[in-house]
Amino acid sequence: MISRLKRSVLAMPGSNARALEKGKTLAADVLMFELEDGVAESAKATARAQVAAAVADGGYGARQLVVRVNARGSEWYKPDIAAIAPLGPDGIVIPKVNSRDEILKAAADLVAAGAPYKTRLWAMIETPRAVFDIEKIASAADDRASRLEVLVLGPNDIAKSTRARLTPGRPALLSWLSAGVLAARVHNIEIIDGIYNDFNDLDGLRREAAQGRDFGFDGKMLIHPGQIGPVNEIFAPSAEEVDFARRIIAVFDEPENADKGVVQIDGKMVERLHLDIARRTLQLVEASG
Ligand SMILES: CC(C)(COP(=O)(O)OP(=O)(O)OC[C@H]1O[C@@H](n2cnc3c(N)ncnc32)[C@H](O)[C@@H]1OP(=O)(O)O)[C@@H](O)C(=O)NCCC(=O)NCCSC(=O)C[C@H](O)C(=O)O
Ligand SMILES: [Mg+2]
Repeated sequence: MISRLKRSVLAMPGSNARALEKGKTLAADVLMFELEDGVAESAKATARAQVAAAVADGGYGARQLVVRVNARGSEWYKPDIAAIAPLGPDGIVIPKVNSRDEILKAAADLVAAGAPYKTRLWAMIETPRAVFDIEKIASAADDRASRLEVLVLGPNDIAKSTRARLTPGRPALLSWLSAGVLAARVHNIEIIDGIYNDFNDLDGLRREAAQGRDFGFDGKMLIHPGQIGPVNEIFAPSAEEVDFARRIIAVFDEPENADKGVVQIDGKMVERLHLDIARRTLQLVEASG
């Protein structure tokens, strides 16, 4: 089964009241209220109060609401968790996670703060240690108490801390991207690709989003409303993919193929594993309306 779609995860600084309001009208699958690096130190308290009010008041319809708190160990983490966790957002995003143990401690922090069970943990992978140990971090999800549901890549922090450059096609990041997808699949959680900074360059965004989709990511983190439409489209199956999926299902439904493990459609070999993929394609279509 497909859990709720996370094609587009839009960050909005908690200090920007206009953005928080605008989120109610935007077609992002997930709104990520930002308290960390997108908020100046002098605005941390205001941002926390505005985000708490937004989560408590609601009005965001079916959009999933997650809150990125400040890093564990920072002076703002505890007040962030105390203010946000009891309100029961869909997720709390922990930035700059370095270990599995940190996830388990953050989950215990949520319980201590009175977060309802539905509030899941998202972990940002954005340090050299996290990139290196991504499978160990993802393995926290094997412990249900961890609440770990999603990994999110943070390319800006990765670039800062590794000195890698974010160039077109992301050659410096490719092995890290695929390691992340493998870790997520091994531990049955979702993984979201990182942001594309040049928000006016929609062609570049499309290329990078398609690359992330083709690597197996479940969606992309965004910074600007203009990025939502292209990314929702790229992470939804194309009309051709949907048509082919329907044909695969129809062919395997035919009585003469009931005992066949493999058939051909348009000169392509199709096995029953492709039937599973086809069913998932249609579930994605249904989930995206
Ligand atoms: C990047 C921005 C600062 C640009 O803002 P602005 O100059 O206001 O852009 P526009 O004039 O084009 O905005 C047009 C309207 O859209 C609204 N808007 C803009 N951005 C958002 C948003 N993110 N959410 C909701 N609404 C938004 C503007 O208010 C305008 O509205 P209106 O006046 O009604 O027409 C800005 O886009 C921005 O702040 N983006 C998010 C930045 C952020 O949250 N950063 C932290 C997350 S990034 C990250 O996680 C990096 C990661 O950790 C890593 O290491 O890689
Ligand atoms: Mg970051």
